[in-house]
Amino acid sequence: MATSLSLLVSLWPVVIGLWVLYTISVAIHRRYFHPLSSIPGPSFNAISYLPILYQQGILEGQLLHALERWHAQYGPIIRISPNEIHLSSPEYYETIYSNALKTGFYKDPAFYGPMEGPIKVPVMLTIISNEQHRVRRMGMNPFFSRKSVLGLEQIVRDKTEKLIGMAEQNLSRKGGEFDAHRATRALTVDIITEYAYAKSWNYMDLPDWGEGYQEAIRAVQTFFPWLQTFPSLLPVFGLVPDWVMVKLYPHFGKWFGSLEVVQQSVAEVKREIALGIKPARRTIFHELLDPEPVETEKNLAPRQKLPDAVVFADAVNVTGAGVETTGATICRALYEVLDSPEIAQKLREELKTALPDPFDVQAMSLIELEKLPYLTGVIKETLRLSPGVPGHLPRVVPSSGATFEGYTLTPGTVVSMSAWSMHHNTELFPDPDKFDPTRWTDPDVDAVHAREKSLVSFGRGTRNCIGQNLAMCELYYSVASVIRRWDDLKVHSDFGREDVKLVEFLLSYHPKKARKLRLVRT
Ligand code: HEM
Repeated sequence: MATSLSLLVSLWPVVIGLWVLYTISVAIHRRYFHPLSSIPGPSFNAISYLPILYQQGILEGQLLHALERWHAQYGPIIRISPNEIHLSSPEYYETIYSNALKTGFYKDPAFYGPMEGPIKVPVMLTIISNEQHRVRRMGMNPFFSRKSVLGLEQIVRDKTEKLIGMAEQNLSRKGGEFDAHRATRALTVDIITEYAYAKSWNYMDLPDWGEGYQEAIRAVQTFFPWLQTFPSLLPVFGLVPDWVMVKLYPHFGKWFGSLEVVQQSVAEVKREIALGIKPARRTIFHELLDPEPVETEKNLAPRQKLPDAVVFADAVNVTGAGVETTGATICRALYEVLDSPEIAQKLREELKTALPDPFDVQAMSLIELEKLPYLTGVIKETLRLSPGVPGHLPRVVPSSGATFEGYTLTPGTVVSMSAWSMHHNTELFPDPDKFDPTRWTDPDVDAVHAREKSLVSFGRGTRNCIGQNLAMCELYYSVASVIRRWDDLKVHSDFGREDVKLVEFLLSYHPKKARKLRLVRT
C-alpha cells in the first residue's frame, strides 16, 4: 500500500510534465498547423479560448469592444479563438445569416447550448438544427406577425398610457423624478405578458417595478461565458438546488417566481382545452398546445402538438427576450433625444403636428407614427447605437465549406459577425458614435438603402428576432408619447454618456457601476 502510494507521488512530476507537453503541442498545432493558422488575429486567441473568457467573464461583457480593436489592428477577418473567425465586412452578413435553411450555416452548440440554463430544454433561440427550428417557429410566427401586432395594438396603447400616467405622478411631485430605466423594463414585461398570455404581470404596479426579474435575467446571463468555456460545469450548475441559488443571488427568487407563473398559465390553458372552454382570445399557449391547422396548397394540414416542457421553454424565451432589449432601446432613445436640444426640438415639432393633444395616447396609431420620418430616424439610429443583441452570433460552416476574404474555411469552423461592428462601419456610418437621425432621412435613397441593409439589430433570415414587429410598436409608442407629453423634460444631471456604454452577454446591458436613466422636469 505504502509502496504504491509513494509510486503515485513519484509519478506526479511525470504527469505534470506530460500535461505541459500536451498543452504546448496543442498550442503549437493551433498556432502553426491548424487550417485557420494563416488567418490574422492576436496570437493568444489562436491557441486558447481564455482571451474570450477574459473579455466576457472577467472584464464582464467587453468582447464587442475588443472585437472593434482587433479588427482595427488586424483587418476585416480575424481569428478570435482556436476555432472561431469574426468578420467585419457587411457583404458577408447575408451569406451567414440570411436563409439558414438554404445556406446550411447553423448555430454553434458550444455558444447556444449553455443558454438553456435552468430550463434544460432547447428553447427556440438555442435549437441547433435549422430544420427543427423551422417546425418550432412555424407555430409561433403568425402570433408575432405584423397583422397580429396591429390587431393587438390596443395593448401597447393602454400600457403606454399607464406609463405616462405613472411618470406624471412621479414628475409632478416637488423635486420629482421618473426612473425611466426601471419603468421601461416594467412596461415591456407588462406588454409581452398581456400580449402573449392575456394576463399581464402588472410590474408597473409594483413599488420596485419588478426589478428582481430583470436583475435575475442579467445574473443568469453572466454565467454564460464560463459555461461556454467550460461546458463540463453545466451538469454541476444543474445540480445546484433552487434555494441555494436564491441564497447566493436573492434576485433569483423573482426569476423562479416568474417561471412558476408561466407553468401555471400552461396548466390553466391545458385545463380549458380539456374542458372544451373557448377562450376570449387565443393566447400563445392555445396556439402551441392546441394548434389550429395550417392552410397548405391542397387543404388544411394538422400541426404538431408540442410537449408541455417545450411550450413552457418557448414561453419563457418569449417573455425574457423582449424585456431588456426593448427597455434599453427605449431608454437610449429618450436619453439621446433629451440630451440634444436640437434633436428634441425637431422631434417635438414633428410630433406636435401629428399629435395635436399631448395628453391623448389613445389617439396614436402605429401606422400613423411610422409615417413620421424624423421619429423613424430617431428609432433606427437608436437601434443602430444600442442594438439589444450587439455581440457576435456564432454560426458553424456547413459541409459545403465557405470562403471569406480569400480564406477557405473548412466545415465545422465557427464564423461570426456582430451588429456592433456592422453598425460602426465608417463607410456607411461616418463618425459612427454620433447619434444622427438624419442618416435615415438622407435624400440620397441609395445611401439610406445601403444603411438599412446593414442595420441588423434584429438579426436576419429564418433565425431573426420573432418579436421585432412588437418591439417596433413599443418603441414608436413610448418614444412618441413621452417626448410629446412634456416640453420641459430633461435627463437628470447625475447621468451621462459614460452610463450608456454597452456590455453584452448576448443581450446588451450597461456596466454594473453605470447609473440608471432618470428624467426630471426643469
Ligand atoms: C429592440 C428589441 C429587440 C431586439 C434588438 C432583439 C434582437 C434579437 C436578435 C438579434 C435575435 C436573434 C439572436 C440570435 O441570432 O441568436 C432575437 C431573437 C429572438 N427574440 Fe428578439 N429582440 C428584441 C425584442 C424582442 C421582443 C419584444 C420579443 C418578444 C416576443 C423577442 C423575442 C425573441 C425570440 C423568441 C427570439 C428567438 C427567435 C428564434 O430563434 O427563432 N425579441 N432577438
